[in-house]
Amino acid sequence: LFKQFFNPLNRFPGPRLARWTRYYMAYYDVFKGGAWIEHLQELHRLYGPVVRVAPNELHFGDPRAYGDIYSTSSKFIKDLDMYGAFPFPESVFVQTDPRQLAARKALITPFFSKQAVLNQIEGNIRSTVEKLTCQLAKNHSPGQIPANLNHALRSTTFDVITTYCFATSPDAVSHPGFHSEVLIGMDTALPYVPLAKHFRIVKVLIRKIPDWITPVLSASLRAAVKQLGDVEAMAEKFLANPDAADDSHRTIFHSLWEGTGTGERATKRGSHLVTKEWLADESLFLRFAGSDTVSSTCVVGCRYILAEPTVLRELVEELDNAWPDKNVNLGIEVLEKLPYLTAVIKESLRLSHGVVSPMTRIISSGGAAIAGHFVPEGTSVAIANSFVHLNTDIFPEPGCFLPERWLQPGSQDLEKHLVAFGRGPRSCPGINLAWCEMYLIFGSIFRKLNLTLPLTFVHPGKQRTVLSLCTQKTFCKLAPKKGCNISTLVSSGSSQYLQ
Ligand code: HEM
Repeated sequence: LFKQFFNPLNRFPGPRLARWTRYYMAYYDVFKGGAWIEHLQELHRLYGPVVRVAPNELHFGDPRAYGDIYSTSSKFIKDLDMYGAFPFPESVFVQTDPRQLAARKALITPFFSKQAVLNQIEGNIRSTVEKLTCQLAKNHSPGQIPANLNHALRSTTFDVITTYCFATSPDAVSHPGFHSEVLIGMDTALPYVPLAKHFRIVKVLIRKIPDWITPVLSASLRAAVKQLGDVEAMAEKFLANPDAADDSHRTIFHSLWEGTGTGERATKRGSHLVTKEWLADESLFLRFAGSDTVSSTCVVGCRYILAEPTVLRELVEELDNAWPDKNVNLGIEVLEKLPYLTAVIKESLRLSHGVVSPMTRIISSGGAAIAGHFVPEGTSVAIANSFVHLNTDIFPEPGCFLPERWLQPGSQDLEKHLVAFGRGPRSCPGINLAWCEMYLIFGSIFRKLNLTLPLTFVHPGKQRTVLSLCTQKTFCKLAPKKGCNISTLVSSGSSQYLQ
């Protein structure tokens, strides 16, 4: 109590209850269906550019804070009050020890370099996207069962990441209705993350469900538990014989194993450092990080494109001209040069935000100035991506999908405000893979399928936007909610429409 009275954060405004307990935030995260990020907007309206949102946490609304918190030279570590909620504690994502982090990131980043993506995975992305477009055209015409766009795209990105990282994939994209067991498992598991953020026992229970309980769980919970079992089995199998795979089946496990060792192939040193727990946690995280993010960006983009006839027309025209015969593959190097397609992807990233929850960092020793305010060491600080992406001074008419804003003279200056991949030492190492997937997905869908809208379609700009760390949108909460009418895609021969 004494400490609270003399807490240096008392000079920052905010709701009274939030000064005393994180359960203020928990109420919005858990009991108000993940409405915390929306509530943050309200708090900034009431209290100004800096709000004390928890006993030890400040949230900034001024975009200048972004460069201060997530700068390249930043020594701020991730706040475990938030990141400790994720059930993969050994993964690079949750690392806070700077040496450990640098070592692990150095092993993971080359696996997703531009060269690696172009040489080793472009073909796989192309064939998976091909399966997607064929499935939509063949199995989801009017009169047949409509396909859920969210599931369709997530199946695609899930297959891509698992094939690349683990040389094995569930072929979710070929699953009837795109509703495979693995997606059901992910959808079931993600709502537990905000719960675990505020009630740690939940995280412990998630990873330690005894085998005897499994049979009495619901089918969707069993699917979630099975995911955990699958990654552990994969890690165990690899460690039993790390040299078994030939070079055409190299996985992220090989990169971690060889990189940690000293020789060309696995060494004894590697075997000490590479544990089953690390491999399993890294796999679990990469499966989420590599699939949900890309698909959410594409879903959000598709919704806006289809709601804006001029955008759709311009995009299709550019693709038709650049890709005269849609049955012949178009190289990624050609797609990358298409200005309108590139602008459409940037606008999709802007309106899907990447990670929607505030990415909290702990101020290092000596304190720091954030957006002109001195913040004492040990304080947790953040500015959510949406506060940059929806800032009216940077992006006029922020709620409108305007690819043209990326094509104006001087628009290069805007690039620094596109923060969907984060910034600084903890930014996204999967950016090259993500861009390659987005070019091929947007390019193929709008070149090969003819999407039209049903009468019931609601313009995304007119919908209540839900942003938060909750349900299946841990990474990109702007994607439509389950069952939302505009996430459903129906196709008919050469013509497809959203239901
Ligand atoms: C449109 C797609 C994507 C977006 C917008 C995105 C965004 C982000 C953001 C904002 C972070 C920082 C998270 C934080 O600090 O809390 C992050 C981290 C990360 N992302 Fe991505 N991501 C995307 C795709 C991918 C893909 C395809 C991969 C590949 C597997 C990937 C792998 C990672 C990893 C390993 C980290 C952890 C980095 C660290 O903790 O230092 N991401 N991503």
